[in-house]
Amino acid sequence: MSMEGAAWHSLWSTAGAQKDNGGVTRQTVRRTIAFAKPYRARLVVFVVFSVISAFIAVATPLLAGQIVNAIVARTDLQLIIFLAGMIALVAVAEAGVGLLVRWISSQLGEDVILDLRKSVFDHVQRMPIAFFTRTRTGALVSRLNSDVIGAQQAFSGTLSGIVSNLVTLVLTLIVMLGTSWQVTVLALVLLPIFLIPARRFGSRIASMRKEAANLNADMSTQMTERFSAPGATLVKLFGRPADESKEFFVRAARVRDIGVKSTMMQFVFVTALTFVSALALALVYGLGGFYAVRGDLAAGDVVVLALLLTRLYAPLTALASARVDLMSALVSFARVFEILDLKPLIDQKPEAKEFPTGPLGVEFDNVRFGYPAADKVSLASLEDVATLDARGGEEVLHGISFTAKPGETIALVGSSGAGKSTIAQLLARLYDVDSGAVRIGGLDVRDSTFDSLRSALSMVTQDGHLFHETIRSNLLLAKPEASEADLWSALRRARLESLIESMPDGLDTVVGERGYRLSGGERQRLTIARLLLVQPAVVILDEATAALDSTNEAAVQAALGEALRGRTAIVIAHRLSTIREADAILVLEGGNIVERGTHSELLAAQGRYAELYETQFAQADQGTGGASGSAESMPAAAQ
Ligand SMILES: Nc1ncnc2c1ncn2[C@@H]1O[C@H](COP(=O)(O)OP(=O)(O)OP(=O)(O)O)[C@@H](O)[C@H]1O
Repeated sequence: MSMEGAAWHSLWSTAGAQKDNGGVTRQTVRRTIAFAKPYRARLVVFVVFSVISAFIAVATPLLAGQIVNAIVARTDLQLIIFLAGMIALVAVAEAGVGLLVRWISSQLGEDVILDLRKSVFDHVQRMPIAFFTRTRTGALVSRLNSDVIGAQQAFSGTLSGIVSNLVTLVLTLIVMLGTSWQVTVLALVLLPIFLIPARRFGSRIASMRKEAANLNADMSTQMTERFSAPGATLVKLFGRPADESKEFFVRAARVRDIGVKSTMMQFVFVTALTFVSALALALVYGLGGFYAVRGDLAAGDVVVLALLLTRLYAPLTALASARVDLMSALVSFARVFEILDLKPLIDQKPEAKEFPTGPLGVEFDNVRFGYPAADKVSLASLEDVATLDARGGEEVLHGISFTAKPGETIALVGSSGAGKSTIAQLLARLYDVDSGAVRIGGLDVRDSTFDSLRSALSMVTQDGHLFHETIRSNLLLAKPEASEADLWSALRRARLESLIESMPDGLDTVVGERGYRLSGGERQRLTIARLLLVQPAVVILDEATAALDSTNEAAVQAALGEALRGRTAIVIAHRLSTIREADAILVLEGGNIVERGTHSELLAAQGRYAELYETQFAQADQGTGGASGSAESMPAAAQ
């Protein structure tokens, strides 16, 4: 197998399923080169200084040879002092140029990393929600970290190494051959003894590093999933911590083994290099000495050859593994490109428009929709599977049509899986419809700008996700320009003012991941405050199914009253009070609207709604005499 073949083999054996979608192709190489284009000028400066550095490197042995010749001839003391001074000067120049080359190459590498990070981050942000529901967070984070760093290596490490080593090697060989081709050729005879295992070692080490990188990615996935508050709760309630530990330990232990093995291999490699170059040195001194005694070679030339030889093996070794290094870097590039190539399914059209101002109605016009299959939205390597599932895409909404006039409230009820949340997600354009249209204020959401959609529509979800940041920054997310007075006004209307005031840090209190330090009701009120800051014309509300204590319940109801007032609302309803007050109730079953009307109309119709009411709700209603009490609830997700 050729060296390139060996490198590929070792990479593929660990990269596994990468072959289909993350493989290094000619296209990857071309794109990587295109990626380097903005840095062309700096690359040229870098190559120029690398060449200068290589020239300086051969100057010292040559000057040392001259000194030895002068000493042997016992002639000119001044010349010896001059040459020694030159050697000192060359040393200064070598250090200076060396620093400069390092500086240029590290700047180049860091700039590449910055560019790549920014483009990957921006691109991932544009991905549709379907992508995030499928991707393993840890795998994605590791792609942003380790692969981007791997790609950087291509520039700062591998590329600079190849250029300067190649120049040094060629120059050193030219000077050596010019000094004595016989001694040089003989010294090089030993080379294969060293280079053959060097190639093997290089690719083996690269493949072990790759395996370690994959294991590290797995560990970070496991940690991000298990160490989040909900993940940790799940492990405590249902999981087996011992099994989790074992799984983690097996991977960590393998990383340790790889660490020890690759360090040892590197050490053996360096020892072998030192040994072979020591043998070659013996040859140079022996054969060079022989020629010198015979008068065919000056004593100084023997010194030149010996000194140059010590500078020959290091670049040779580096070049022996350069291809493997380059391949690893290209694999990293390929993995980064793989993410950049994912098309954001939901994008803003160039001619996108803004929604009209003022109250807005909502219209679903014969909407059909199926969730996209995995292979449309994700990458196998990010889901931890070999190939993506092409199945799916079955229709879950079969021609949904309804209208909510500006200011109206529409309640969605129906069995679990009937399609209520799907309707909410289509309205928020988290997915695009397959056919038909979703319109807000008469404008198709697909023709609107993202900014305008964000200010026209807000969603209050059941779990009210909050970032692990201060209450203030969680609120400002909705309206960055909001004043202090705006924030407090929203909090007052969301019935949170006194709670936040009583906290020692007030608005600067940090709420834990998913807002875990707040109660369910408080969390939901904070998301309502967020909504009140945006003042959207349209509200989507997923009512909490969980029963809250009466104080919390009353506060949430009051906050919701504020949130819905004067706005068009689509509510996935669980409370009878909401359902009663809705302008229309849509009863969904299996992706169809099977009934529509008001509470009394639907009860009179004695259909599916009446059935849901009887089985799920009548008892609760009896308790309150049918009044719209705040604690009564009707599970919209009736089984
Ligand atoms: N991300 C998804 N990918 C694929 N299918 C999905 C996805 N989310 C929901 N579905 C499917 O779409 C159908 C409608 O689900 P939806 O969540 O809209 O129901 P729902 O009425 O809101 O139910 P619930 O009251 O239980 O939340 C179900 O068959 C469900 O399995």
